[in-house]
Amino acid sequence: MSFLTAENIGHHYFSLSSVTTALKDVSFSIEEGEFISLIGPSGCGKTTLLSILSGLLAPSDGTVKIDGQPPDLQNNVIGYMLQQDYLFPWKTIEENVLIGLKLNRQLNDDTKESALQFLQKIGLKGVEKQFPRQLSGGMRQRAALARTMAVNPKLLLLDEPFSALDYQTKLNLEDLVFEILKAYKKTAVLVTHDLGEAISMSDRILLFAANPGRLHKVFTVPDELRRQTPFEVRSKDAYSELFSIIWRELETLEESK
Ligand SMILES: Nc1ncnc2c1ncn2[C@@H]1O[C@H](COP(=O)(O)OP(=O)(O)OP(=O)(O)O)[C@@H](O)[C@H]1O
Repeated sequence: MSFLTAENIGHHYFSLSSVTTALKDVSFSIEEGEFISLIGPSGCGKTTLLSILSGLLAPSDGTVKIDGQPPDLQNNVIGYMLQQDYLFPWKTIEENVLIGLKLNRQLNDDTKESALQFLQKIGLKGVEKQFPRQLSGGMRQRAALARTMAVNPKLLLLDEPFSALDYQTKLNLEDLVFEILKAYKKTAVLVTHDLGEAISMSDRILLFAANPGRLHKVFTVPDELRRQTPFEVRSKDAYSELFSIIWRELETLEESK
């Protein structure tokens, strides 16, 4: 059985005067350790789907199973990383990183030690006692990664985590997150508007269409690209070829919106 299965997912948003079908009949599965990107035109339901996968939003139709269970953000199987780092400004970086462990009553000498070692591994040694406002945007996102990883989730849901960063920081952080997730054998689902980011980080790309939001096509990234870091991938011919193919599909979807 796959690590994650989504079967016939549908979702409607209701208001007094209208109904929006954000997702219709979406089915897919993800294997353990896979990196999947969700892309598609604005309004095709990517964020809605991520909320459903996290368990924060119950779908109107269909079922999701993660590691054999319905999704539940409370059970530590799932970690969430967002565009904004949502670090508590009044807490130090160390306190921010340990907060998930504390809330889950898992904070002990061992978990603290490994969380602090992780900070060192991702280049944040020496800032443990500083506050978020003293760090750059890229450093704050690293701290957010450390906080997410501290509770050792099996699945990471990444909602445009690099989109607020300058280009160079973004490329560096893509490489870092990619290497960390591979080293720790995590499964990941990334929502992004950046096609280059999707191709360079993913094993597969799920392309969604809008009105109603639905799964349009699935692209498998060639093996030769998957053995390299996102930065290296961006200079390969196979990357450019896949970029052109998906770009044309995206243009068609934008035109038919
Ligand atoms: N809380 C809500 N209430 C009503 N409609 C909503 C709500 N959230 C999203 N929608 C609608 O559902 C559809 C899908 O929205 P969603 O944000 O999931 O798409 P998206 O692909 O993530 O968009 P974007 O790329 O612009 O972030 C859109 O038509 C949106 O307007």
